[in-house]
Amino acid sequence: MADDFALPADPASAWAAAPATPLVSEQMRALVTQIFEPTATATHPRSEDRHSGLAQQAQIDAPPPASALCSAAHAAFAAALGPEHVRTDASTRAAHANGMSYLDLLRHRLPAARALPDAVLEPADEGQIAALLAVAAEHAVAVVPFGGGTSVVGGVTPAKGELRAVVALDLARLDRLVELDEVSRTATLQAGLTGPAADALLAAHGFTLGHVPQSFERATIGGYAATRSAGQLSTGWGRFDALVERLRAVTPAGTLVLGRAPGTAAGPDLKQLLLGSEGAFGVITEVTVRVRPLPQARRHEGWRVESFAAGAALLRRLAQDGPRPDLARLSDETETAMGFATGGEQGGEGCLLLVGWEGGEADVNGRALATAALLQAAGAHPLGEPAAASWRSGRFRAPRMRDELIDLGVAVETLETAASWRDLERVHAAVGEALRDALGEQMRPVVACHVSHLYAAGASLYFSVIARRDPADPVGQWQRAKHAATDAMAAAGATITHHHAVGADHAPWLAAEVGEEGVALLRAVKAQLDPAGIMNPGKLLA
Ligand SMILES: Cc1cc2nc3c(=O)[nH]c(=O)nc-3n(C[C@H](O)[C@H](O)[C@H](O)COP(=O)(O)OP(=O)(O)OC[C@H]3O[C@@H](n4cnc5c(N)ncnc54)[C@H](O)[C@@H]3O)c2cc1C
Repeated sequence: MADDFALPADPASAWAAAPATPLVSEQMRALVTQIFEPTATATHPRSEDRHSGLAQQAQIDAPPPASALCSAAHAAFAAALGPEHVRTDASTRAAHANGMSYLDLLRHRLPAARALPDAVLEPADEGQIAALLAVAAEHAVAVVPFGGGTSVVGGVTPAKGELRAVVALDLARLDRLVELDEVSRTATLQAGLTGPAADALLAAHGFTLGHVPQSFERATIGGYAATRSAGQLSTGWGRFDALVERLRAVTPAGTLVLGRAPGTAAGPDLKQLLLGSEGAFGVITEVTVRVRPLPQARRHEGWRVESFAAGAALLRRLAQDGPRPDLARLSDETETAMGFATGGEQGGEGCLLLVGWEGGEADVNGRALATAALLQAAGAHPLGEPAAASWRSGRFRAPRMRDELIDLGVAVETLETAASWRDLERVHAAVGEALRDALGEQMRPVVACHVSHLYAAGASLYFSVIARRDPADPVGQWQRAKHAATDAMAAAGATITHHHAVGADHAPWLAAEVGEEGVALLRAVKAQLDPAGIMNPGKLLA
């Protein structure tokens, strides 16, 4: 069953191509206009770039600032990589200027607010990466590792801090399956492979990684590792960091090879220092991950439960006592009513619960039957496979829909956290309230939420926010809302991020998460691995 991890057949859902017809239906457009009565419209016409139909036009209208890379650094990079792999043309620089948060999408529409890297470097191997890091340190050039560029926390923003210039390090040429160990069921994948490319290489041998974040089509193996990504099957198959057995990273201080055996007592697990390091310590070049045989069977089902609290209690039971689902997703009352999970196809009362299993035939059937019995006994109402099918078919469309909604004049963004089962509902309420208060009633904010990753001790909460956009200060409007939401998470004892990572946007809250001593420890690691401070300044550590 390899097809699930291939690009969706619907070309409109692929970020690489403009949709032939708008993804936001006429009906939804009318609803958005009716609810939000937007006064702002697109600040600038859009055209395609490598991200998602963003405003390259902005770059065409306003000539980009000249590259600040000095000729000596340019020549040294060219000697290390070959001149054709040191790109300073405007469109390549523009395509590496931002990630994909709402503010990034807005900045694509506001030419003056957009910073470009001074060059884009395209290394092919570890030797070239080591060489270019040495050149960067010598010439005081900041280096931003760039995978798929899908960061939603400012992780790939080309900031140079105190340095003279900044380059994006595009890892797309590191695109090989280095080794598949079928006996141990591990695969060594290079960092620049995208999700679909990695899964296609594995599927040829009957295996899958099965890591499917919503950004699957573009995000890369290195990006997954550097951000501790979580995919849609993470409840059963494990988040990306939990799948990693070994990794290699080139840092300015040298190359690290971490992880020798599936279990060890040889001191603290240093792999964990690179997982989630967000390019601030070095460049992850290769990751050895656990893989699975392609699933023989897949079953995804929808259920309706009476409330978010009732659904959360059921998910807790499944997570703690089993049978554990591979996919679990519970929409709150607002998300259910708006039909967010199913692209507007399945609205309704109560809360939508999706559960799914993938693997061997007997295992899938056994867990599905046992779960159905448990849910039915608890009063849940079966909706069958169609509810889950409409979620599956629409799950990669959201990125492009955001562009279209922004054009309609609304603010639209997502944010996420995780908390213990005991605190989950309190955090759900506190973050929702913080967002609604910060945006203000006059902006008619709609805050919807779902649970999508289960642990024995708790679960993640993923919030979607839509509001009327403030035409006078759209950036400040969202920054205030995001600030309030992150403060609420920290105050409620939840994490500041479950899987989007820290980047630049969450860095001011890192001390609230790990304490001042924890931040000092990370700074010491950075000083050891990156003494000149060239690696992704301002990300992870403010
Ligand atoms: C629409 C949308 C949906 C998303 N859904 C999910 C989801 O379901 N689950 C999830 O976990 N995330 C999700 N994200 C967030 C994002 O896709 C993840 O953080 C992803 O792991 C980033 O991968 P990337 O290759 O795009 O990394 P990039 O965006 O290129 O980089 C992210 C960070 O990692 C660093 N980095 C990248 N590659 C390397 C490397 N080889 N070595 C060192 N540092 C590196 C960068 O410098 C940056 O700090 C979503 C994003 C969008 C836009």
